[in-house]
Amino acid sequence: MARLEVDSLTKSYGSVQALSHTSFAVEAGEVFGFVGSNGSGKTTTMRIMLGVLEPDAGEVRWQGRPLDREVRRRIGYMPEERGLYPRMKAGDQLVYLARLYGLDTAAAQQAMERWTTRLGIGERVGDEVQKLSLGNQQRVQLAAALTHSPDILVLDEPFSGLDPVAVEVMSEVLREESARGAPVLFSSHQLDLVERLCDRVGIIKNGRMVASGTLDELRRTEHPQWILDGPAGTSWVTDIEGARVIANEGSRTTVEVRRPGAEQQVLQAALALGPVREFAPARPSLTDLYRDVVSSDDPKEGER
Ligand SMILES: Nc1ncnc2c1ncn2[C@@H]1O[C@H](COP(=O)(O)OP(=O)(O)OP(=O)(O)O)[C@@H](O)[C@H]1O
Repeated sequence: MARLEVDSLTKSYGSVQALSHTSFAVEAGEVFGFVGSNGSGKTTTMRIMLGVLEPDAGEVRWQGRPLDREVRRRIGYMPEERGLYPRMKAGDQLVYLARLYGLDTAAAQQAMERWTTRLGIGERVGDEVQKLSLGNQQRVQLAAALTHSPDILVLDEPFSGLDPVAVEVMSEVLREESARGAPVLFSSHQLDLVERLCDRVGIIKNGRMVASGTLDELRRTEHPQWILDGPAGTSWVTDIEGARVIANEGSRTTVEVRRPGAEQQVLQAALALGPVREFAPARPSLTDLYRDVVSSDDPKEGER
């Protein structure tokens, strides 16, 4: 089956436990957002996928088989430390890298032209990489990950430092690559972008995958929240069992419901005091979910 599986990866650097039984899977044709605080283990996971690092335990599989050199050659990788030669012209560099991946000169040239045009840097291929802006260097780096039409894409913070137009282009390209059938895995701290772009999200904390799934699946693991626009303040909620105020601003109150039916009591209590202008379930954003998961002392260890 065409899926990229990370199975119970464990890795220490000396006394630092970077990964601890980290598991998740990215299906072919899916965009997967890999999020977590600084130092939570994202880059370590990706480096293990690429074979740059050896895990202490666990493995990564593609189509059910452990990744070997051949499969790794079919990965398009954008490393966090951008690995371009500063004095080489962008176009020459892309052709050179594509040839390392096995394309002949004509195909490499064609792929370079196609991707630099697509990524909006067609005019800059004659410039030395060091003379490009950081954002344009990043576009070159993405082009380098794409020229050999990879089967799998693994991108370490591809969006950091990009302007809004470049973010849009990069997002479209990732969507197109997944539609072509590649699993696309990328890390990012831009949670609004991850929410918009990804089919599924994995949240890693201290080297453990603490939540993964579609946004709706992640929301289902939470206690439902309701927003009510009615009485001012929060004192009218305090006596309702299974209802807890988590935010209040003037007449707008967000209530977390820990007992089914408690939301109806919240509504009745509000109506008893006056008009209710709005009463609706809240849909927490990825930022809200992330905050809850990452600040929780009780990670759902090993959850997939
Ligand atoms: N070469 C190394 N030697 C020692 N410790 C390391 C090394 N590389 C990473 N670490 C440690 O391993 C842990 C995981 O780091 P990693 O770079 O994988 O995190 P990350 O999630 O990619 O972080 P960021 O979001 O900041 O890029 C951190 O505690 C980090 O300090």
